[in-house]
Amino acid sequence: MSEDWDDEPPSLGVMPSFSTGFSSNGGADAGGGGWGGNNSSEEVTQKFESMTFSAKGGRGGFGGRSGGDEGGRRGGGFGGRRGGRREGGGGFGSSDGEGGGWKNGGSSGGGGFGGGFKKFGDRDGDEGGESRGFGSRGFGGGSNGFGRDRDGDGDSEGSAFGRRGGRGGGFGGRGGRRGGFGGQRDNDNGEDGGESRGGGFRSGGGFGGGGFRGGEDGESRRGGGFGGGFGRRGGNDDDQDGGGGGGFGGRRGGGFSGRSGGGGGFRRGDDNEDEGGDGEERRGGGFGRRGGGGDKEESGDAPRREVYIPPAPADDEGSIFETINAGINFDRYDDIPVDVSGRDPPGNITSFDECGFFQTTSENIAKCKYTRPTPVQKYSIPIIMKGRDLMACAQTGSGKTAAFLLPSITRLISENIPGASRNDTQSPEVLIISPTRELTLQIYNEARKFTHNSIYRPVVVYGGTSVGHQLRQVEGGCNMLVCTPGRLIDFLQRKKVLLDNIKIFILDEADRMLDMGFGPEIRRVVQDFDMPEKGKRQTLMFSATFPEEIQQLAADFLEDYLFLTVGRVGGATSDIQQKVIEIGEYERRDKLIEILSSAGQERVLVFVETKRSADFLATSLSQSGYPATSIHGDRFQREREEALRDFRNGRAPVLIATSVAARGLDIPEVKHVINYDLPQQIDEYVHRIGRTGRIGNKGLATAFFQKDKDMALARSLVKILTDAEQDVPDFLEECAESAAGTNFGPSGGQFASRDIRSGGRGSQRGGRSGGSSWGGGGGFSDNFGDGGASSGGGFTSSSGMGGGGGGGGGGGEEDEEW
Ligand SMILES: Nc1ncnc2c1ncn2[C@@H]1O[C@H](COP(=O)(O)OP(=O)(O)OP(=O)(O)O)[C@@H](O)[C@H]1O
Repeated sequence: MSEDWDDEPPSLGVMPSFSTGFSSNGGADAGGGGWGGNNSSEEVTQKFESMTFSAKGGRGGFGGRSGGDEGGRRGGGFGGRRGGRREGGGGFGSSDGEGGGWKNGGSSGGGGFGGGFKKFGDRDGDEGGESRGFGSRGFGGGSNGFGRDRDGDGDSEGSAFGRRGGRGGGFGGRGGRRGGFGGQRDNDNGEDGGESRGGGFRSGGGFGGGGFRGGEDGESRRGGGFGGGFGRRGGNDDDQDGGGGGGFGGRRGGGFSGRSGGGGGFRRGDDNEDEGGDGEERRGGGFGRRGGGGDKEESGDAPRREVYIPPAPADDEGSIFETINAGINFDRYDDIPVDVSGRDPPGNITSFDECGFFQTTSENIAKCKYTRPTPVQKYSIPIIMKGRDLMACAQTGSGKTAAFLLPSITRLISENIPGASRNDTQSPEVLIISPTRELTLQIYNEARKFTHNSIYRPVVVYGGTSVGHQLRQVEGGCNMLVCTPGRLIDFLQRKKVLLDNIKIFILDEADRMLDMGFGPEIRRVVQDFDMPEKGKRQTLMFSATFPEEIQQLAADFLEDYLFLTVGRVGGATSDIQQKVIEIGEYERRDKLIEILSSAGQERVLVFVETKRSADFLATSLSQSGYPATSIHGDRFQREREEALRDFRNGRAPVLIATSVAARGLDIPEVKHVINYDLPQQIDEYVHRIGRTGRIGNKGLATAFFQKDKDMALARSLVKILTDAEQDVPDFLEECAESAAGTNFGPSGGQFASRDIRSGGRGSQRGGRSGGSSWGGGGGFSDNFGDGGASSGGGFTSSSGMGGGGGGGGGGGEEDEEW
């Protein structure tokens, strides 16, 4: 393998079926190439007309693009990846399998050693598209896969070659905790095993990290071996993003080629910025590119890159203090059961006046028009002001951001912390990390509200934007750094930001931040950059969902913490009316149009699985007279922010999104959330629908349920609906019943209903309805899945704790690229 391949693309050749051309893609929307190529030869010409092996041409890499069906799921090639930026991955040799390539092929396909491989499995592959193969979900991907363990002993660790969801994971099953093939725990990097949980071929990254050989040091945890992942790295990115990293050569680890830094490998390591991590700065090269230096390198194959300097935030008070007005059900918040567990919790407050806030803070709260605290604020504020560590779970849209910002700022004031001054290096007191760029930006804007007229300066840094610009912002002075992990690590490595002065460390969407996608990165931030250890800093974690497995991980970062639950952990708010419609794949567009035509100018947020279908649907709706835009990980950051702006201001009242927009975003007047494609995990569903029905406003959520692909979600959907006092349609009950005792039941512990330190199930919270017939009493789910034999897929932790196998990437292959 030559490092020069970037520059000297191998010649192309179109081969019949199954193999099309050696190489990669032409960039933007052109298909990727691929050794394994395309099985839809009539499309080959179009797809491969402008390829170069990798670097220059674009993203491809070894291969595979999609065969060209809408989702781009078929076909495949050696490397998949985004062939065309949006397509599904290829597959090692996928034939007609809907699996993907090694890497999650951009949006849909998902990687996989091969959709083809799945054929070896004993399953018929009817879920191919979702499950991906070697890449996104494990060697055999998802529930298909090379030997997937079909007969239900999924509980067992390390079973099949690639089964998804299980703990074992075999070759890398997603969700797998150990995984076969050298799961990290068993290899020479054993001591890191704990973090890498995802064994198999790799936790984050597929073939690599933890995989074959595991990394040898902290840095290579994810890389190592065969690569930072045959496929995507971290999987992370919730963003979900295409996951950078990795590739045959791995981004961080050694591997086939990539060396520690740069990306390298089959697939570039770009993009994942958020979420992903080091993202764009580390684009790796092509097949054998050495990566080398890594971080800032945006080596040859970075076709779609632009230097984006985000607009300066508005400075007038009207804009700064813009917020969603509390809705008519705001008062009902007081009826929601609250529980605090842990040693010696302080009492709650009932009004902001009792908080002991300083005058500027109180004035800022008044400017936000907050009249009284929400339940999560009533309990969190005194806990945080007392200096305690906290893990807090409260429903979407219930004011968690202010719950951690207000007391944090108050701590700064009360400890007489000086305002930061200009300096090349900054040592902030507060560090807030969140999984997506847009959410990070939003938290920053909230921080601007509450620090307004104070001496404290919040700064935001996130991927997809000009590094130089953000460095200048940091240098201007930084008390509170709000960031995505990748860009943070970049700044830490440059020593522009030091963590030795951190007093408060906050993870928003903490369950996402600690899963396999981001977990290693967060651990690195905490361990490798002189952050005061737990006990000497205050650590706060917030989310609406908190699977037990993640709680276990979280405990590593917390000292004598309190666990706060408001409502059911992982539950949906009853302010959202939820409908589930049984529908066929090809009826969905008409149904969507029908819904949109009665929605008028109301804002409707539509979730789809793949980046490609997001663009496709947005274009097609716009052409049909419904102005729509899209947001997903393959769009430039400028485009992503523009899309959100257009959606917010109503220029495009329909936003088609992948899961990148699932968490945290607080957009006024979103009346309706439609799951055009349902996610594979129920936590993801809860976050998605939580974009509506915020802060006491009513919302509507409609799910398009396709029996042929969504059965795995049936039981947990029933549970969520029941707990939120929603009607459960008969067909869904039936699906749930028929899923009982199969691999499609949720695995135990996915829905935490309690503080894992407490003994009983369901804790003291009583919850609302005591659980459905599926779930048993109080506990949201412990019961629910416990018995089930299987852990089948779909219900693994919200983001693929186990990291995906071969390429999949832990964090979550569930949507576009995980
Ligand atoms: N006490 C309050 N009174 C009125 N509005 C509030 C109050 N606290 C927060 N809000 C508003 O409620 C909205 C939702 O808050 P926030 O985004 O923090 O919710 P969240 O719980 O973090 O949601 P998610 O789980 O989706 O991230 C915001 O627009 C915020 O300004």
